[in-house]
Amino acid sequence: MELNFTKMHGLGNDFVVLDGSRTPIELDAIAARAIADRHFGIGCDQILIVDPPRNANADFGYRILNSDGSESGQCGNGARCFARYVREQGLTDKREIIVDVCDGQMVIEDLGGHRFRVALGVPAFAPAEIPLADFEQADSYTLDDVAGGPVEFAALAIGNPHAVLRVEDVDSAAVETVGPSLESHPAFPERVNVGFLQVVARDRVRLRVYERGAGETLACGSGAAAAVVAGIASGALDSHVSVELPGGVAEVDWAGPSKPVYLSGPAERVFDGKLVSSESKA
Ligand SMILES: N[C@H](CCC[C@H](N)C(=O)O)C(=O)O
Repeated sequence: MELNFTKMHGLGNDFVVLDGSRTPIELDAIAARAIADRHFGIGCDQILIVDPPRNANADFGYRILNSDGSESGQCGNGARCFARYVREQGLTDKREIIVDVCDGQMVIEDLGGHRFRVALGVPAFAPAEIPLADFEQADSYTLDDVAGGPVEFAALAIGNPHAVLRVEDVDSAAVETVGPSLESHPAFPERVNVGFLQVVARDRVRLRVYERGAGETLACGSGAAAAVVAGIASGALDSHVSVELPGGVAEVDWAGPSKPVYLSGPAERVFDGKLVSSESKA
């Protein structure tokens, strides 16, 4: 398989970007894992695929594959890189693009200076939409059978599922134990992204995210949005928040229930390449 690709990142959350806008690209989980492998392949947290639009009002479709080969319905850092990619590949000259994603559409605006603002859609809190099994909708949930002891978390979806735990200090948070245990807990039938949120001020937080299908990443855009939404919903945060992630700072804005959440930040292009083999190491 020969594939041209572009390597990009958003705050250190890194991607292999493929253009399937004119010639369809089909990747199964084995091929995705091979591409994402940091020793036997190119290496990345996620693979982003540019597809043709599914709706007449959209400019593109967007698919996301995690490094474990699983597909996700959203990638916020990836959306910013997606927008820079399609403009620099000459696929569009629009400064605002509409993109079909799994469960709807998102709008990505070029802010200039390789910064972009993504409208990630309206957060969903109903357990059935997350999905979260065996719970009635609540402001927070508790599970007792998680590694490291009982945990309390908020849960929501922004095209992908998120659990958000409040911690005193992200540097000492039990990300390595609680992260994988909650990510694959049976209460989350489609697994879940796990955010560890430290509130510094009403407009500033620190966050680490153990991502579904990728492990801890240097940044998670939808995780930043989910953490801020959970913080605002709990009364701890104002409507504009700076999110300090290990890879850098993202900005999140949310005006409240039934409103879309916005994620702003950089998109960096690192190199272009040609993939000439994808032997899977399965
Ligand atoms: N691991 C996520 C997809 C990537 C999200 C993240 N990289 C972002 O920037 O939002 C999931 O399976 O839902």
